[in-house]
This record gives sequence, C-alpha cells and structure tokens, in this order.
Amino acid sequence: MAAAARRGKFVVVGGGIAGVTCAEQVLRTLEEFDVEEQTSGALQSQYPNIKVVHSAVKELKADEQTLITEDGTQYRYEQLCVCAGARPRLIVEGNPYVLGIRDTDSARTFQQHLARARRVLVVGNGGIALELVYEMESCEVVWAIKDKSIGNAYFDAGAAEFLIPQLKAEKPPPPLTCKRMKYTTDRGAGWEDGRLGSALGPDWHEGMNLRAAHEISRCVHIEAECEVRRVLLHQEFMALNVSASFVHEEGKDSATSDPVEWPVYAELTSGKIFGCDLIVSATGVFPNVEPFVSGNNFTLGEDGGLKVDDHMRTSVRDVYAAGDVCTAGWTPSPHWQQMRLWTQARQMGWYAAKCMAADRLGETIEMDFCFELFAHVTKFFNYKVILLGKYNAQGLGTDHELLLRCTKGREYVKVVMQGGRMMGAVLLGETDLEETFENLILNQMDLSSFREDLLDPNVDIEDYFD
Ligand SMILES: Cc1cc2nc3c(=O)[nH]c(=O)nc-3n(C[C@H](O)[C@H](O)[C@H](O)COP(=O)(O)OP(=O)(O)OC[C@H]3O[C@@H](n4cnc5c(N)ncnc54)[C@H](O)[C@@H]3O)c2cc1C
Ligand SMILES: NC(=O)C1=CN([C@@H]2O[C@H](COP(=O)(O)OP(=O)(O)OC[C@H]3O[C@@H](n4cnc5c(N)ncnc54)[C@H](OP(=O)(O)O)[C@@H]3O)[C@@H](O)[C@H]2O)C=CC1
Repeated sequence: MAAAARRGKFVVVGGGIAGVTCAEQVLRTLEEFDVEEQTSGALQSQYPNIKVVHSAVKELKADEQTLITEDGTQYRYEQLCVCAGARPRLIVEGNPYVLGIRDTDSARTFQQHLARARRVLVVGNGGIALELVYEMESCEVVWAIKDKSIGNAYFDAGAAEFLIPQLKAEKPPPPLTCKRMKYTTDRGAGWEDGRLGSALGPDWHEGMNLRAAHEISRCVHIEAECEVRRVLLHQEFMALNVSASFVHEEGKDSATSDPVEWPVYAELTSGKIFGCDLIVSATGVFPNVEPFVSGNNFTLGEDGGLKVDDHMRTSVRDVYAAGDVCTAGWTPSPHWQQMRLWTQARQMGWYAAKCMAADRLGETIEMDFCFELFAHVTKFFNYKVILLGKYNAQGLGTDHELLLRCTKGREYVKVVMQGGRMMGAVLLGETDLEETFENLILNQMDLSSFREDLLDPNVDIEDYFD
C-alpha cells in the first residue's frame, strides 16, 4: 500500500505500523494514538486528505522523484518515506515444507499445516521461535538453536534456565479477550501475488488455534549449538539410506532410529537428521529494499536495511525510511539499540513524519526522546518480560558486572552495571522494578554505594530513589 497526501507532496510506502503512523502524523491529524482494528479504507475515511493506493511499488526513480506501482501508475513525490517492512529470512527458499511467519496469510498457512502435524521442527532462537515452542500443543517439537541456551536474542543463559521449566509445566488457559487492539490492512488489487502483508506484531497468536490433531502432551526437544545443513524431501532422505534420529522424551533421543517416515527431513550440523511434518524457519528478517534500491544510490546497513541518519533520512535526497525496512545509522544513545520491533517501527514512523515536516519548513528538530532508552515489554513462556537499555551488556565489552536476583518460578532480575551506573536490565515476572530502573538508567546516577541494596527484596527500591 502506498498512502499519499493530496497533490503527492508526501508519499508513504507501506501499510504496516510504521507507514500508518507516518501517514497519520505527517498530516498532523493525530491527537492521541489508539490502535484499533482498522482497515486502510477506514484510514482514508478518517483522514480524507490521505489517498490510499492498493498497488505495490515496483520501481523508484529517485532522480525524477517518482514511484511506479505494479499497475503502471506513476506517483510524483516531494518527500517519500519508505516503510516497506521486512520478510522472513528462510533457511531454504521455495520448499513447501519450510514456512516463515510474517503476516495473517503466512500465519494461516502455518496453522493449516500444524493442524495435521505430528512433529514440527522450529529453527531459530528469537522472538517467533520462543513464542511458538511454548504455544504449540499436541505435537512433538524439535527446536534447533545455534546457541547453547534458548532465546539468545533476548536474554542470557541464566534467564533461559529460569524459563525452561515452563516448557514442561501445564499451560494456563488463554485469556478470554485480547485487550490490545490490532491494526489490519485490507487486501486490494495487486496483493493476490503472494506478496506479504503487514507484520503480525504483539499478541498475534492470541485467539489462534495452535493445536495439532494428536492427543499427545506438549513435548519440546531442544537441539542446541547446531544449524540446519540441508533439508531433504522424503525420497531424497530414502536415497541416502541412513537412519533418522528418534525423538520421544527429553534426553532420550537418538538412541534408536526413528521408525516413522516423514515428508521432510532436516540434517543438522550436529550430524543428526530429524524427520518432521513441517519446518518453521524463525530465523530473522530481510528488509524489503529491492524495488527501491535498484538504479538508486542508497547506502545500506550491514543487515541490508536502508541506512538512515538521525533525521530518518536515507542517503538519497528527499527519501526517508522507518520501521523494519531501515537500519539506524546514527550514533545511538548509550542505552539504545535498534531491534526490529513493533514499538520501534511505530516510534520511527512517527519521528520520520516529524522530520519530514521539519525539513520542509526549514525547522530544526531534536532526536526524539524515545531513542534515548531501549525498552521492550513482551511475554515469553507466560512470563512478563521487560528488557531495558543494554540488557545483554551489548557493546560493553568485559568491563561490566551483573547483579542477579532469582526466585524459581516467580521472577528473574538481572542488572547490568558499569562504573557504578546502571546500563541495562532484564526483568522476568511481575517484578515491579521497571519504572525505577528505567529512571536509573536514564539519569545515570552513581549507584556504587547502593550496590548491595539494589536487588535486596527487603528494600523498597522505589521509595529509596524517590
Ligand atoms: C509473528 C510476529 C510476531 C511479532 N511479535 C512482536 C511482538 O510481540 N512485539 C514487538 O514489538 N514486535 C513484534 N513483531 C515485530 C513487529 O511486528 C514488526 O517489527 C513491525 O510490525 C514492523 O512494522 P513495519 O511497519 O516496519 O513493517 P510491516 O508491518 O512489515 O509493514 C510493511 C508494509 O509495507 C508493505 N510493502 C512491502 N513492500 C512494498 C512495496 N514494494 N510496495 C508497497 N508496499 C509494500 C507491506 O505489504 C506492509 O503493508 C512480530 C513480528 C512477527 C512477524
Ligand atoms: N515478542 C517479541 O518481541 C517478538 C518479536 N518478533 C520480531 O519479529 C521478527 C521476526 O522474528 P524472528 O524470526 O524470531 O527473528 P529474531 O531476529 O528475533 O531471531 C532470529 C533468530 O534466528 C537465528 N538464526 C538466524 N539465522 C539462522 C540460521 N541460518 N540457522 C539457525 N538460526 C538462525 C538468530 O541467531 P543469531 O542472532 O545468532 O543470528 C536468532 O536467534 C524479529 O524482528 C523479532 O524481533 C517476533 C516475535 C515475537
């Protein structure tokens, strides 16, 4: 979707959270942001000076400040914001048994495959994998991770240890309603070509049946420190004349070869081969830059995103970018880093709109405060998860120390300290520490003399630093 203001002054490409926020903000119609179930049609009726175009951009002619959509229409812009998101980076492309999850359609396809599955192989150790292995029921799950412990994108081995028992515990019933509202985009002409829609975002699996058809209790087998060497279809595996690994109970694998035949097999770098009904490649994303970069002089970040400066400007004149498609190319605050998350996409879309308007009016604009501190709130394995600042001591080298507090089954608190100052924190469970820690990271108070009390459960830390 490309949303353009009348006369084509501002053009925003992308109907995800970054694009919608940018389009709304650029028109300065936004007083207060309430995310609710909306279609892009609703967006247009709410903001009549937005023209919503349902056609994918196939080419950008930056020299002529023109976009060409798949139906051949040309759109002139004065300022353009690319919010085209990202797509799953699959371990294998074009294999019908290897699925990525990004939007409503890909989630539905996955759900249909899962409904018939006896065993699912999940590859990857980030957000999607963490959510899926916990949520899927009534099937065997083999979880292949590159690292020693689970959830490397979010936490360290200690936190992983804290969470692991949840995989064996009874799952609580799902909440009756999802309190957070969602944005969806309707699909118009031009979207029947298998192109991905907007990313699902938080709570995507709420209300979704992630149950397979088999009456077995959840059984997750973790294969650590390995990657997928190759994916084999049934005939290819048979031709190898080798046996596949057996999965039954945690710790009792590969003693016997698997007697069951599977439609697809994955050979891991550990040498084991696992048969399964489907493979979920939850292995990160690629920014959707292709139609924009060809023929134009964009600087790309190491992760392939459109590199943007502290004004969300790309290296091409009058082209801005926000959300998953971009790579933050400015020198970040000491406590912020980019992660392709819904909140960051929204903040970037909002800030990009402010920057576009300011640049047009010749006004100066300060970097928005939301880029001062990294903060992410989510839920894994039914625990509230809050990540603040340099929560994994990213970029701090060895010159830091960790303070820990852990009550099995209740909470896990890790604080990253450097030079007596708090740099980051991981909070799992209902710790009630987030506000105080957020302030302590932001104000960089010297905490050397409070060190012993910081995580003392008998000290009311909120009171202490009031
Ligand atoms: C399953 C899943 C769960 C997630 N859970 C969380 C979570 O719990 N918390 C969290 O913070 N984040 C989560 N995320 C990440 C978050 O959803 C994304 O970071 C965020 O939604 C990205 O928004 P975006 O607007 O940049 O991109 P997208 O939502 O990908 O939107 C991009 C838009 O651009 C359009 N587009 C692409 N190419 C073109 C083109 N050539 N022409 C025109 N339009 C185009 C697409 O159709 C789409 O509308 C999750 C992501 C997934 C996939
Ligand atoms: N609750 C939340 O916050 C959620 C957020 N998301 C977001 O949605 C997006 C997509 O999620 P997801 O796909 O999980 O991406 P993530 O970036 O979260 O995680 C990708 C994981 O896959 C690993 N990986 C990459 N390549 C391979 C490979 N070839 N073989 C094995 N492992 C590999 C990465 O390891 P390494 O880092 O070592 O390369 C990393 O552990 C992300 O932007 C994520 O932040 C999604 C779901 C929930």
